[in-house]
Amino acid sequence: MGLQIGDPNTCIRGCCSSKSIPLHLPPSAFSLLSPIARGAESTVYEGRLDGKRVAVKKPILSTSDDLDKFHRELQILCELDHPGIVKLIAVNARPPNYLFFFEFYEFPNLSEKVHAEEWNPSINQVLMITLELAKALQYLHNLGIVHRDVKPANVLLGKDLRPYLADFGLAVHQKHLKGISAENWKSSGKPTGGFYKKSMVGTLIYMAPEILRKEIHTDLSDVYSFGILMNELLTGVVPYTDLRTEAQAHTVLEMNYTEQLLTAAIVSDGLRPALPNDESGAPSRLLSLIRRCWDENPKNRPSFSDIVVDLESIWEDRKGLESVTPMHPNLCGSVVSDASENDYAYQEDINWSNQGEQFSRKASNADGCAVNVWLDSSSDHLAYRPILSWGSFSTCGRRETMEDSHFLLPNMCNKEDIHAFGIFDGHRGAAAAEFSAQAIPGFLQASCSTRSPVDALKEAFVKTDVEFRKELDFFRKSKKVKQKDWHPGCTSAVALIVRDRLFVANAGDCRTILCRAGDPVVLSKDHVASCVEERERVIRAGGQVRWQVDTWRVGPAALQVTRSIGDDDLKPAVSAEPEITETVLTSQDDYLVMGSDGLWDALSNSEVVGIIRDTVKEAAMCSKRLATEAVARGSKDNITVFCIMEKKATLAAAMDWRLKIKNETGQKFVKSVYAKLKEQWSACRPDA
Ligand SMILES: Nc1ncnc2c1ncn2[C@@H]1O[C@H](COP(=O)(O)OP(=O)(O)OP(=O)(O)O)[C@@H](O)[C@H]1O
Ligand SMILES: [Mn+2]
Ligand SMILES: [Mn+2]
Repeated sequence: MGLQIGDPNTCIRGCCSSKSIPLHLPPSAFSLLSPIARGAESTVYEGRLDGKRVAVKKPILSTSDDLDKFHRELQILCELDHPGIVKLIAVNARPPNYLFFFEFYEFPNLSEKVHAEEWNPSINQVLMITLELAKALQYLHNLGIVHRDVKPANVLLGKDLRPYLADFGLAVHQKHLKGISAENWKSSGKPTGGFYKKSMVGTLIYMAPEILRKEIHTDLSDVYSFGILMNELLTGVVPYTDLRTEAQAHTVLEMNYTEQLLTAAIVSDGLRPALPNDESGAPSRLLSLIRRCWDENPKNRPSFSDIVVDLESIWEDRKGLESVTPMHPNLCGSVVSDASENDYAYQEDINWSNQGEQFSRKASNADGCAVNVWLDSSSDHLAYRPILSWGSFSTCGRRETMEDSHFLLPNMCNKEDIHAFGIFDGHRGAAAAEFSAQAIPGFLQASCSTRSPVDALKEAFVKTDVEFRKELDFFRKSKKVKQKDWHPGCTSAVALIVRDRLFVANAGDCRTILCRAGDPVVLSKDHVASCVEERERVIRAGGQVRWQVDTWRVGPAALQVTRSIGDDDLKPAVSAEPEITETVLTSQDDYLVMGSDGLWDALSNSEVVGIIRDTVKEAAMCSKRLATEAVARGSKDNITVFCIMEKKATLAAAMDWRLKIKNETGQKFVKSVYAKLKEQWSACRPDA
């Protein structure tokens, strides 16, 4: 049949065109079969096109930035024609299905080949693969294009083990990079690939020091990544680990502070992966080439033209030499299994939620709630009584694991005017967050008859911290936790509402804001080492604070937060004691937003208020909208959001929407939300 090239053969915007590659296809021309790989930015399927087996890359297009990116990737792919670069066969560059069709490459990608199949290439095979790749990159650079994501996972293999450079999702013309400054670096597409999929492993380890310092990516930054790749192929070792398989590297690097330390070491201390040892038989000229490629100073790195010349001459030297020497004699057998047994026991089988619950049960006395000093003390029955609805949303976001936890405790102790809400953002594992989300509400309920709200909150944080660390220690001694230097922690924010009084207790970098008369009022301080007061407090308490890479960090663990539950290697400097604000609520107050730092990384206080202004004021919907928006704006963390809304505010807004929205579907939608809101209100206070 053959594929028809349309006239005009352009994308829907008209910015991409090609003489040889059809840019739109009739739906009958192709079909998608099963997915082969799910990346951060796309899903790759096996498919059929015009009767031929193909790989179909379907980019995730959720924002208009993503669409721009699609067109940029397409423009570049249309320009390329080289035997060392994956072959684009056709494209569907029109809505609703934006699809790239590539030649299908049977073999696993180079990363899987080395780490999953544990393939030991011979020196000659290493030379062949790196030479072909270098030629492809030389071609690319001659066109003025930088790839920006050179790594083994982006190298596909043909039947004869020929390498094909793939994934132009981050490639750009160098001339366009000139305008990118550190400010918009974030949105200009930092290497994402493995970033999310395999945490930082896929990419951080290939990033040149200048990129880690957030400077502009040049062709010489590709050379750096290529140097790391060459060494990885030679040693069979995932960079910066002494291990062979990627799954293990993932564990080594998955904890935030290790990433930070690694970044610091690469940037400031010139740390690089270990070169192969003497027994490997790697030619010394090859090792010296690798060293030059990953030189700290980009100016000392060779260009790909130099690299091609070098590799060809090393290849010439070796002509006639046998190529059967196994590459990693020292990495077989017991070394591997020992390491994997000893080092990977982070996620122990302990159920930390259960542990927290047990603790909270121990703390509570059965009739504790009968008398309630909190309500009695505010005996002013004329006081303002807000009527609240609440909703939450929490997402793993672009991370692989979820370390946030939370609790919602409305009508606490069966009192309709007392509500408590808490967010816990775990780091170095989820254990502390899971424990605290159970322990703290239990503790609060147990203390409402005996302590003031402020004392109860303070004690809840401090006691939960002590108890958590005790448990961890206990498990460590009983050998249930094998990892001696595992120090999980979490930041936490708890809002306690007692009639018209709002108490916000905060330790760490979760944040709570109140929308008062349309403007955000911040009710908590971010406890991070970049805050001078906190830094000084940590130092006074005997902790160490150092500037590392891009910000101030505490202790050898390089923690950015200065208060937390857990983190027992940093106690007492990283304290669990919360700062507590007390606010008297008035009819001016519309809603409260609480969020883990994943929300606030991407949205400012006033942006949050702005987004809620444009959202139907249903608490769960607003929470979801905020989290989704934060992900779309590049937050790469777990995100938990609570919205706690006052009836009048939501009512007024819903009315407003009903008046504004004229079309039928819109009316229907707002009506259903209105009904839902009414139901919530009557559930939370039948008399109101
Ligand atoms: N033409 C192809 N033939 C066979 N497999 C392919 C092909 N293209 C891609 N793949 C598989 O899909 C994976 C992801 O492809 P690619 O890197 O292009 O997508 P991505 O979404 O940009 O991924 P990443 O998360 O690494 O950025 C590859 O590592 C490879 O395993
Ligand atoms: Mn990729
Ligand atoms: Mn990619």
